[in-house]
Amino acid sequence: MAEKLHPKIDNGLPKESASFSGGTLVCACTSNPVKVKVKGQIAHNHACGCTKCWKPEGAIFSVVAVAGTGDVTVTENGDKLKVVDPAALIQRHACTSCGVHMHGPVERDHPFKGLTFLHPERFEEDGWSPPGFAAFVSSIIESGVDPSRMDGIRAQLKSIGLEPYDCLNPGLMDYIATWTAKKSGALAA
Ligand SMILES: N[C@@H](CCC(=O)N[C@@H](CS)C(=O)NCC(=O)O)C(=O)O
Ligand SMILES: [Zn+2]
Ligand SMILES: [Zn+2]
Repeated sequence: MAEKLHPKIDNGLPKESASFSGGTLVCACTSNPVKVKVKGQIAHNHACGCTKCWKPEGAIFSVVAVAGTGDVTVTENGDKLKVVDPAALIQRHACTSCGVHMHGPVERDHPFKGLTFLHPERFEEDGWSPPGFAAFVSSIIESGVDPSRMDGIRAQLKSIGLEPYDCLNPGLMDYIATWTAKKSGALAA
């Protein structure tokens, strides 16, 4: 039986539109929803299996992407937002009424500094770039998935076209290692 991974990937991946130029993320509140404007197309969209990323009800994975922090603005009801874990690298701002994570800037000295993590399924608009891989797949066990389901889940991800990784994909791991090597002097800055 197929596993319910996430509603945006279980029935075919969403289609990217070349004319998507950004949009508005909206939380799940029926009154006074939090709104966040994002300029331009998102990058590095992926399914994340970690326990910290927000997931819709019943989903095993989160769908999460990044935008430049300068392109992300809270436009409505920002007073409802609270940082989930101030000690975390990603400052996940969640709606205190409905629980949806609305934006997660990285401000610390880190390769991802200047990027904001967001959940594109909360866009009012279609056309955002679809997930391209699955990250932190083994971490779903930490949410209670029985290890015996892992082979099937990895096979299901592959059949959707999402290569399963247990940390990030090679492109992002190389990006992180390059930043670290430049900092240590192993590579010229
Ligand atoms: N196994 C851990 C992994 C958590 C983790 O490292 N998450 C990644 C992917 S979102 C990360 O970059 N976290 C940074 C943060 O949470 O601020 C869990 O599932 O809780
Ligand atoms: Zn809300
Ligand atoms: Zn995550």
